[in-house]
Amino acid sequence: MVQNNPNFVLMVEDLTVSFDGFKAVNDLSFYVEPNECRVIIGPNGAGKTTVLDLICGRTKATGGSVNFKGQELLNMREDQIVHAGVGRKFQTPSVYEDLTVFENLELSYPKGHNVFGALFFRRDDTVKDRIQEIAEMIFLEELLQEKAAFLSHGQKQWLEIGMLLIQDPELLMLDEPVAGMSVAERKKTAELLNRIIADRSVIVIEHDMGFVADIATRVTVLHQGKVLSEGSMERVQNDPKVIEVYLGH
Ligand SMILES: Nc1ncnc2c1ncn2[C@@H]1O[C@H](COP(=O)(O)OP(=O)(O)OP(=O)(O)O)[C@@H](O)[C@H]1O
Repeated sequence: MVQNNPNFVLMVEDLTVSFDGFKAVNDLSFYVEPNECRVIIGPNGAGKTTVLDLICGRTKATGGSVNFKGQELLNMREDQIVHAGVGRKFQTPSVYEDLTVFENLELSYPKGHNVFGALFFRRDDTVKDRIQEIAEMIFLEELLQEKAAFLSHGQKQWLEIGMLLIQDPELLMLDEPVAGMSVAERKKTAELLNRIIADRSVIVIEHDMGFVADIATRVTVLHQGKVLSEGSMERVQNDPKVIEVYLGH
């Protein structure tokens, strides 16, 4: 089914990847709207991480299309996809432990993509203001001068989200952002995600159903590389096909 709604930020159509004949993602289609938080759920091995790898160019697709604001991402390199406005956070935080929160954010601030942009980059007020704004959003405004090494696991995850946000992506993809977080940190992360979709779309892979209920605009259930069910949390939770896959194993 091909949909021609120009309002979609992301249109994934017939996406397929085959590893030695095994189709980890198999003719997958889904569509993401602006200001949407799409949560992808599904049993282990369903193909969730592979879908994000395909969208961000880390894994090359065997077939299909990933259209982001009119651009075909499958023909682009990973760095070009980032430049186009797609941010990706992996499961384990990768912040610079020896640098402060401020420095980590500063390092991620876009400096222009030519050599002059990098040469003439200065820590001016615009950058400082933006870092302050992001730090407030990710609950780290009191910790700007703290070395990242001293942050809790949850705070490191927020910092990494901040490092992506400072680049102002139109699509942000997060792989299990609350894994290993305390209940209080999960609540705050849900608050953060609900705030950031005011300006962009987010795709989240998640296993914690309580958290999914707190954040999802819509849920896509993957099974064996295909969409098993899609819709509101309530709808997919009550879908007999979903119940069968989750309880039948
Ligand atoms: N590079 C690869 N080479 C071969 N097989 C792969 C590769 N990447 C993923 N797979 C296989 O593709 C399938 C889907 O993997 P994927 O990691 O996307 O699942 P997932 O839904 O994210 O699972 P989990 O919830 O366990 O993280 C698995 O069977 C996995 O072993």
